Amino acid sequence: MPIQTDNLHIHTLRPLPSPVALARELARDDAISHTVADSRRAIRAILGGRDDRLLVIVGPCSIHESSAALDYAARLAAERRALGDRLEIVMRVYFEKPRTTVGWKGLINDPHLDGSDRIEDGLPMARRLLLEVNRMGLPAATEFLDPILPQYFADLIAWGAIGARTTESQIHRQLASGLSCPVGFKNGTDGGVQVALDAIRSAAASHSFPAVTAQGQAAIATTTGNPACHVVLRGGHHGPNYDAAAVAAVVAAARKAGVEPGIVIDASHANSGKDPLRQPAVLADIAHQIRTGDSAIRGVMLESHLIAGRQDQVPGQPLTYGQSITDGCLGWEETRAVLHDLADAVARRQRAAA
Ligand SMILES: O=C[C@H](O)[C@H](O)COP(=O)(O)O
Ligand SMILES: C=C(OP(=O)(O)O)C(=O)O
Repeated sequence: MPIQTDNLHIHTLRPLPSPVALARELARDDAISHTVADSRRAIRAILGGRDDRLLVIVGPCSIHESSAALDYAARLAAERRALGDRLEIVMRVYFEKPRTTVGWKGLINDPHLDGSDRIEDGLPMARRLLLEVNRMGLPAATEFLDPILPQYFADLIAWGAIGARTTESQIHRQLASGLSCPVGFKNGTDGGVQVALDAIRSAAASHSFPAVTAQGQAAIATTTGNPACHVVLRGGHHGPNYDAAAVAAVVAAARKAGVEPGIVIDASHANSGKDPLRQPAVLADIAHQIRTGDSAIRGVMLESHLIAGRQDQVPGQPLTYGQSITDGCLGWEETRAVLHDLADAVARRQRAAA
């Protein structure tokens, strides 16, 4: 008997449809392509200081029910239209969750929320939702975690994040180097910003690495490098990094590293001590910095849903509609108030610069 030395821990391997097959079944039209391309252009201009508005990436920590996400998107699309002269609002449409240890990994991985892990169902659900959100004229942001999955939906994403747990990963830096959208690198979970600055320099360079084609074939991708990458400050184990002193230190470190110092600040995660209700106080501090003339802050992120807080999944019990099952979120009315305060701060900065 030959000794088996491989696949000792593989339970099953199931085929997935190719990215091109899914894109044909769920195709984007011209209006959707415009929403994606126009927002990417606007975000690049904001990050480069050529557009004086503020990028606002706002939405649920994770998507677990498409209907609630679409209700949320309809409300947010109305705010995007109303505040468009001051804010470039992009919805967080996050399908992949990086876990500290184990836990639900998001709608693509486990779309039925029951551990069945039917990725073959999750991918069309994700793509369909992105089409619907973009169809409302609302661009979408997401975290890229798996290196294969972008082929299935990256054409519908205006802004991408590489998370705090993966910013230092060469695989994710290579991935960012080939993405068509601007990409924000979070600082590390320990609060270290240098890994994000290193990531920006790495992602701006050309890389060759194994990938899959749109037809699903293993291939070697060679990228041109992505010039539209920036830091996202999200705090760390030692505390927050959203205040003026922290921002000034990051601007100085960016300049020293030869990196464009356009910064996005995440009001959630370690910047709010994981208490979603502290986000308005964090954002009020950021709005104050903007009002008093800070120009390095080009964007903010907040975690928000229809209903404030979070809930655990309890087998046999229905979930509360529109409430997060991962990190806690700000509720809709509080979110709306924060958006208007940020718009007011940007108007002040615009007037001062005129
Ligand atoms: O944003 C989401 C969470 O902070 C991230 O996925 C880590 O979650 P966990 O620490 O609960 O696993
Ligand atoms: C996981 C996230 O953030 P971070 O990588 O900063 O923990 C997130 O934004 O969903």
